[in-house]
Amino acid sequence: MEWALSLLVNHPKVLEKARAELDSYVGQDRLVYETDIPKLQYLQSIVNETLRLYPTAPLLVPHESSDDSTVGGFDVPRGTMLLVNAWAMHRDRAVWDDPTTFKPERFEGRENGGHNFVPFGMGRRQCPGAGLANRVVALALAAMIQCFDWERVSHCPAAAMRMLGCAPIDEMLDAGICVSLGTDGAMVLQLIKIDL
Ligand code: HEM
Repeated sequence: MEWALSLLVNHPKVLEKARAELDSYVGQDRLVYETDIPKLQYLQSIVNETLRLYPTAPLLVPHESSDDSTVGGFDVPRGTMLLVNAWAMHRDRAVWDDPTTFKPERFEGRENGGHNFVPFGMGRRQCPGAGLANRVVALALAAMIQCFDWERVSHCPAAAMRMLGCAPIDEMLDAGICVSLGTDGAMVLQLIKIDL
């Protein structure tokens, strides 16, 4: 959700297109429902493209081979710890055109990215919560796009945050999101200006 919002505020045209899709399928007289989600293809492409660029588990979770095997010419003995580098697969130039660019359109017309798109893993041990996760993320994102005007703040009021006892994490500033750790250790997300 954080990365999706960060990408949207940094790509206002994509945000505009997502809002236009919501306006056309849902309108402005009611809140978006879960039943609307399958119709909102562009929104789903945004969720997929966010998971491609910023997979929640970049190396998935470690697996262990249950038998001796050969993978891509390498002998892998039984009991080897195996890590799948989803991050690298999602940014492979041989597979993705202009891989570091946020382009939800690349997912249009295809359910998923095939074997090179594995944010939830693959096969028997793939994430059983993928359906739920996709629906919840898409619905929450849709409601936030529908209900608020989001825009990037170019400067985080770091001084004000320091006065409040917060220490800003500078590298997040470029992403358009100010994250700080409160005195109690809780993460305070100082997301973006909201115009009601
Ligand atoms: C965006 C949200 C989520 C992402 C990106 C995600 C990603 C993953 C990944 C990468 C794995 C490891 C797959 C593998 O072994 O290669 C996994 C496993 C798992 N996930 Fe998720 N997940 C998400 C949400 C959820 C939700 C909402 C649930 C439950 C309601 C869930 C339940 C599980 C369980 C139980 C496993 C272990 C499956 C097994 O080892 O057999 N996940 N998830």
